[in-house]
Amino acid sequence: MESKANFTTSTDKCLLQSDELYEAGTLLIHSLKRNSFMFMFLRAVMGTAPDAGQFMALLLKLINPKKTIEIGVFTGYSLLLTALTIPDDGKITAIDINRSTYEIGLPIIEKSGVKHKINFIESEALPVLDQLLKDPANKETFDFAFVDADKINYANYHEKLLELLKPGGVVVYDNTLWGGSVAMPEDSVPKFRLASRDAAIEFNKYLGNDTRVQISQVPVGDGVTVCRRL
Ligand SMILES: C[S@@+](CC[C@H](N)C(=O)[O-])C[C@H]1O[C@@H](n2cnc3c(N)ncnc32)[C@H](O)[C@@H]1O
Ligand SMILES: O=c1cc(-c2ccc(O)cc2)oc2c(O)c(O)ccc12
Repeated sequence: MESKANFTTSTDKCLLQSDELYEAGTLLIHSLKRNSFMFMFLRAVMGTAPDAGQFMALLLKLINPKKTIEIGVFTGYSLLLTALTIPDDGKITAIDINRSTYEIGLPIIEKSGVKHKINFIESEALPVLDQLLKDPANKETFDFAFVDADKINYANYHEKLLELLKPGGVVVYDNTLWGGSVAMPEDSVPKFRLASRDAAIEFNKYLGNDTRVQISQVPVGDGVTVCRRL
């Protein structure tokens, strides 16, 4: 099989580098097709990969979180997936700098009957996390967080999320393998991808040395790292 950096289109960013391997290896087809149209629409450009979404839905069912936070909403693929998976009285604080992309997916969220679980905040994420932390009632209350935004801030998000998460709470980071580029020589990575690739390498080292969490880097989608707060 040809080895290539997976930078061709936004929809084939999975690390399994052929369709056959992706389908055979992950036995995805049946469970993904059940909801494919709705989710394909929302995933459009930057959405989390379907196998990573499937993995996250499984994690969410296992954790059954009531209080969650998402950083990086885009058109709402992972947001809808979370909203559909958590219990009916579960809540998601969803943060993105751009409300207009959230509004593209909003009609589907509304049709799915899960809008009541979502508090969308249009903002840079860091000030929102700081604001939440100003209220002691928010500290150590979140069960789950998903981070899928600007890669250069992942370590900053991690520090604040650890204060917001309960002991035993889980944070999932998307794109921690960044198309496989974290293991590639710098000169084979397209220039526009370098900053995020370097940030992912630094972040992975930083998480690997963080004794406050138990981690597992899972090679689904673009690489997701699951951290459980100790
Ligand atoms: C990869 S997309 C999120 C995809 C989404 N999780 C999904 O599955 O469809 C990244 C999003 O992060 C948002 N973003 C980037 N930097 C941000 C920041 N500093 N604070 C909040 N949102 C940010 C972008 O506007 C974009 O919508
Ligand atoms: O193509 C992208 C770009 C991003 C990205 C890059 C830089 C930022 O400050 C925010 C977002 O994120 C992506 C992503 O998370 C994904 O799953 C696929 C593609 C992209």
